[in-house]
Formats: sequence, structure tokens, C-alpha cells
Amino acid sequence: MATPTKKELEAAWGMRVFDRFTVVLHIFRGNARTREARLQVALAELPLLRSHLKNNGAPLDGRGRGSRYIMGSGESFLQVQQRLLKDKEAKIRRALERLRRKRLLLGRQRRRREFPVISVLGYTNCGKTTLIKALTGDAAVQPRDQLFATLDVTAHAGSLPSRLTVIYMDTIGFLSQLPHSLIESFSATLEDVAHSDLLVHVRDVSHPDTEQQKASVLSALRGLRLPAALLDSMVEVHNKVDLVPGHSPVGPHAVAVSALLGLGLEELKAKLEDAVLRATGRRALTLRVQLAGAQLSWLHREATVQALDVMPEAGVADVKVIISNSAYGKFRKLFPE
Ligand SMILES: Nc1nc2c(ncn2[C@@H]2O[C@H](COP(=O)(O)OP(=O)(O)OP(=O)(O)O)[C@@H](O)[C@H]2O)c(=O)[nH]1
Ligand SMILES: [Mg+2]
Repeated sequence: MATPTKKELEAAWGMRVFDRFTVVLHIFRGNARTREARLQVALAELPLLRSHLKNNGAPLDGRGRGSRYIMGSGESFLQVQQRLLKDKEAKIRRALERLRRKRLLLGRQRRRREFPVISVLGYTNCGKTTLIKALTGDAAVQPRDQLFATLDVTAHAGSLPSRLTVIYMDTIGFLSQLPHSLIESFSATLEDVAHSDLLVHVRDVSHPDTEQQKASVLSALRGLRLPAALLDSMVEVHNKVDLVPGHSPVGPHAVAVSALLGLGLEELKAKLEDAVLRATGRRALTLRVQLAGAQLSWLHREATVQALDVMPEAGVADVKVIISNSAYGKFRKLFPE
């Protein structure tokens, strides 16, 4: 049997029927908060507007035929509409390009400041925003029970157990069979993901389709052509365990949490710290130094001193540092034990 058309379905069910593209676009439009998200939605809408032009062959105001010429211009209404859409597309693409350059610049500044970046990814509504709120205590973060509540990549600072500051990037959720043109207009948003130090894949393990959701997130990630090391070190978070009594995740890279109730967050932070340090070629160490020598000032200059425990009688201090592997090598060479 042939697939029923939209018209046939509407007649059979007595209600309006929308395709996946239109539904997703509608949600996106309602949730676009920033200029970049609005531009991306506008770009994604263009094919729809274009197909309306083609199907109707008539101007959008519904009057007259597409073959009618506008006085003296030699252009039909249809051609005018097509030209306007083309101009509009070029304008949107230029504006997006400007925003993109700005974003890359911000990314560069962030890298100079040396805060590791953790990108939080996952299927839509799995709890990414809730998790970031729980990890950072950022009151400005707004989770909502809605598909695609988050349409922009936003950055939120948080700190890990040894007081290492990291930036969490909240990202747009994945959806299986996301219409291609939508992926195209939003893929720029995910460009930043390639520049992060660590990926966190959040899963809603209370969802009946959690396995399929995982598969579609992983396949979408493969499409982003990320560095292999980034994919290999990915941490998997099994979220919403409060809804799944007795859930226990398998595999060394997984941690079970309830972002909503704040369960399992300490274990997750420890795991994130471990992974971030490894990914950025650093380690957290406690070093005993002589107060008299140059060690302490050297560490302040070349590493990040987290805590200092001075023992004046002994003339020494225990220094908790986060130090790159190469700086630690230099330290040992300069100050042999
Ligand atoms: N029971 C329970 N609900 C949770 C948990 N984490 C998140 N939620 C709920 O799941 C819904 C979606 O949460 P969000 O944090 O907005 O999800 P998201 O992944 O950011 O969603 P999008 O931005 O739309 O992709 C909200 O209603 C949250 O309250 C959890 O650990 N347990
Ligand atoms: Mg969100």
C-alpha cells in the first residue's frame, strides 16, 4: 500500500497533520532566545518557504498568478519572491558568519585563560541543563520539561574537587532523524564541541528508548568528525536514576546520577577531574617544598597552586598544585628530591 499523504491522514483522523520537520521547526522557533538561534531557525525555514513558492506558483499574498509581471520590471512575482528569499538567505548567512567569528574569538580567549572546557551532550530532554545547573550552582541556568529547551551553546563555570575551574558548555539536544537542513543550520553551534577538552554524554536512563537514543547520539557525534581522543575519553552519565530503582551502570566510563536530586554528583566530579587532567596533560599533586628556596615562587609562576599548608618549624610547606606534565618534568630537573 502506498504511504498515505498528509491530506489523506488529515481526512481520516479529522485533525491537522504536521511532518517532523515542521514540528521540530515550530519548537525551535518558540525556543530561540538569542540572535544566533533565531538566525539559525530562519535559515532552516528557507527550504519550507521555497517549497511553498514552488507549490503555489503564486505570490505569497495569494493574489494573481506567478506569471504576472510587476510593472516594467520584467520580473514575475515568483521571480521577485525567489530573489527576495535569496537575498534573505545571504543576509542570514552573513550575520551567522559574523556571530561565528565572534564565538571563535571568545573560544580563543578562553583557551588563553586555560580553563578546561567540558561539553555536555545528549538526547533532547535527557537533563543536560539540569546537570550543569547542579554542577555549577548557576542560578541563570533554566532547565525545562520540553524538547529543545536549549538552542544555544552557553558556557557556565564550575569547580572540580581540587578547585580546578572548568567551563561547562550546554549544547542543543540530539533527536533521531533530525531533518537534514536543521542539522546543517545548527551544526555550526556544535563546532565548539570539537575544541573542548572533554565530552560528557548525558543519558536519560528512565526513558524506554534510552538505548536507541544513545545510538543516535553516538552516530550524530560521529558525523561531527571530532578528534578520536575526544570521543575515546567521553564520560557517560546515566541520569534520572531516581526514576529507576536499582539502576547500576556498566562500564568504566559511566557514572549514575540524579541531576534533579543531586545524587552521585561528587563521584561524577571526581571522574570529570580525573578525565580533564588526563585530557589536558596535567596532574593534581601535593609537593613538599622548602620555604627558603625558589620552589614556591616557581610553582606559583608555572603551575596553579590550589592550597598551601605551611609548617614553619620545619621550614617546609605542602603545596597542592595542578601542573602540566611538562612543567612537572622541569620542576624535578630544577629541584631534584
Ligand atoms: N526525575 C528526574 N528528572 C530530571 C532529572 N534531570 C532532569 N530532569 C527533568 O528532565 C526535564 C528536562 O531537563 P533539561 O535539563 O531541560 O534537559 P535538556 O537535556 O537540557 O533538554 P534540552 O535542552 O531540551 O535538550 C526537566 O523537566 C528536568 O526537571 C533527574 O535526575 N531526575
Ligand atoms: Mg537544555
